[in-house]
Amino acid sequence: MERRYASHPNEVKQFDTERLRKEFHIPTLFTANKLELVLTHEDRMIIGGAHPVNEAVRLETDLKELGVSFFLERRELGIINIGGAGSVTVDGTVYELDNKECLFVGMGSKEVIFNSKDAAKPAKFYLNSAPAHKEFPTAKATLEDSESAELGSITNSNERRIYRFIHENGIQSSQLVMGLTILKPGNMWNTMPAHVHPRRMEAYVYFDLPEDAVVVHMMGEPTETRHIVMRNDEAVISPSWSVHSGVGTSNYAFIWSMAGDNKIYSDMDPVDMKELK
Ligand SMILES: O=C[C@H](O)[C@@H](O)CC(=O)C(=O)O
Ligand SMILES: [Zn+2]
Repeated sequence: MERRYASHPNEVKQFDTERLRKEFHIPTLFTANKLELVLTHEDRMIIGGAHPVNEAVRLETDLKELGVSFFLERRELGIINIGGAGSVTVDGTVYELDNKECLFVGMGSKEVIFNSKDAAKPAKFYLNSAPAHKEFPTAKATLEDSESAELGSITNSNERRIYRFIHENGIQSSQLVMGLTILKPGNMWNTMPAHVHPRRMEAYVYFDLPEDAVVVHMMGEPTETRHIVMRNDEAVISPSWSVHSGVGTSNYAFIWSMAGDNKIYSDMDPVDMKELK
């Protein structure tokens, strides 16, 4: 598991492109038959991917990094499949997970195994794990079961549908909040007007992008924005003090996930558009 440290805005505004990417950009989530994990010290979120192709992949890591005897002893896990159909087996119970379906795995679960249904169309399980203090039941949600809403408008090039899976009024967790947003064709902007939420960090993974498309992701304090160029299936860490917004060269989808002091999805401090620099 790769370790990333937490950051201070006064330091980050000095970073060049290479350093910004080294600290915040996660280029590799899906490697055949492997588990990829990045532990950020921003709220101790783990961001990763399991990509079983012709072999099962297990949720395991160097436990010294977590100081426990099994991965989810003091943690919970959110999973969204962004590839072909697959399954997640939690302590012997099999949960089928199709594209854009979500599984929350509660604290205390001992064995988590990822499988694909068809090696020609392998699953891509995007993973977010946050520390937990209380056990909540493992639960699955589909796009249809989730709380969803239309956001944006065609005149702002940001018509999109948001699906909230794990949050205050959805699947219950200790602190993990997770869902996804799908932009309609011809719409390129997400999360503008931008916001911050000093009460929790956030991670985005951009997916369903054509191979030659990019998303120009914006981060930084509202008056010190920087950009990170993102390609398909790449993630980015947003510290609590940073905006997180982007514009693509085509439409796309993205998963957002947060960990911190509350699970209230709408707890955001909007940035005054006149202040953005
Ligand atoms: O704090 C919440 C997050 O930044 C995202 O949910 C924003 C988002 O999905 C969107 O604008 O489409
Ligand atoms: Zn946010």
